[in-house]
Amino acid sequence: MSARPDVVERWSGVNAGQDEARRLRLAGHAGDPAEVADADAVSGTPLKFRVARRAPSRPHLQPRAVGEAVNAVAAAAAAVAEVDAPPHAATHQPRLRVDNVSLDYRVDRRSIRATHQVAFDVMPGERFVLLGASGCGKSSLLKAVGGFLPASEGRILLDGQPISGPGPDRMAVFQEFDQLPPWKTVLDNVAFPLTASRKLDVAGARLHAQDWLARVGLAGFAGAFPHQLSGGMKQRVAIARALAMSPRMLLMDEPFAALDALTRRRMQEELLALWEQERFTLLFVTHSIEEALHVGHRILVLSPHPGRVRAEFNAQGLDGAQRLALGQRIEQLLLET
Ligand SMILES: Nc1ncnc2c1ncn2[C@@H]1O[C@H](COP(=O)(O)OP(=O)(O)OP(=O)(O)O)[C@@H](O)[C@H]1O
Repeated sequence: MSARPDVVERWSGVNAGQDEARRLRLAGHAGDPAEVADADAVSGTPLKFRVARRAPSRPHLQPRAVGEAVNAVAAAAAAVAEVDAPPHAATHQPRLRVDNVSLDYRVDRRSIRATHQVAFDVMPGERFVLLGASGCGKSSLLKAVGGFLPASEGRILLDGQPISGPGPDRMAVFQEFDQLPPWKTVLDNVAFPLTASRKLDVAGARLHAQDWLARVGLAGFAGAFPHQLSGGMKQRVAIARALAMSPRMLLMDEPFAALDALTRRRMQEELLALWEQERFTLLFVTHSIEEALHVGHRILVLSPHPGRVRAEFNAQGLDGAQRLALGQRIEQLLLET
């Protein structure tokens, strides 16, 4: 059985009803006309959220959240630009399923619970954000998905298969600037995983790496060493190194948190531009609400230590006012607990 968050909320823009109905159909739901109509009815309003207490498992696939529907922003405009739907519209199977996962650390014969019965799905091509206060277990979840931390309860499935350890199908980018081996040139840093995983031979890997360096704007730095780069440039190398592997999932743990505000914003834009080209599946950890809203299609809010699912939001298709309101709602949620 999956986790049962105390509160599950779903927000969406004016076209949310159709999205909801489509998601229900794609999720293999029976397609009860009453339920679809219920979902479509939501689309007539500028912005609504629905609250469910003790929602059943897989809350975001539930057809009818129990409880009230509340207008959140009276002034929200009717027209919301059609957004790029992630390619998951074409498939049922989640790329990643985190099913009721609890994570524990053993310290001095004591067990420290990092997350408690967390459940969520990430669809192929989706940008999914884990958001929560410091210590709520975001990084632990990422480590578990990366195969570095076994679940003490629940399952983690990648394309339907339980993960059994780290693999080149999940590449990670961390916050720390020292994630690049300093003795390797920028080119070798990007090429190394390609040869180590036997995806390409040395010549092929170097060509592919050079191509990826060009895509992140570092074509002229192939021969440089990491210590000769700025923080933002190092993160670009780390992103190139990860995406060059065409991973099934890109895992990012606060990748821009150590950058200045301007560079951080630029890097977010660059990441989104790369996503437009590649449509990779992204699991992104942050404690910044603004960043979560900017980067995520969906945002999972975790409660403080040990992390449980607090709420899940669809952040697609929101206009400025709606985005602001959602940010305020998330902030309120994070402060509540
Ligand atoms: N290696 C470890 N050994 C013991 N406990 C750990 C270890 N790593 C994390 N923890 C504990 O697990 C809990 C979750 O930590 P985690 O780093 O996953 O949280 P987080 O949400 O990513 O925090 P932050 O935003 O500050 O990075 C915390 O209580 C932390 O002390």
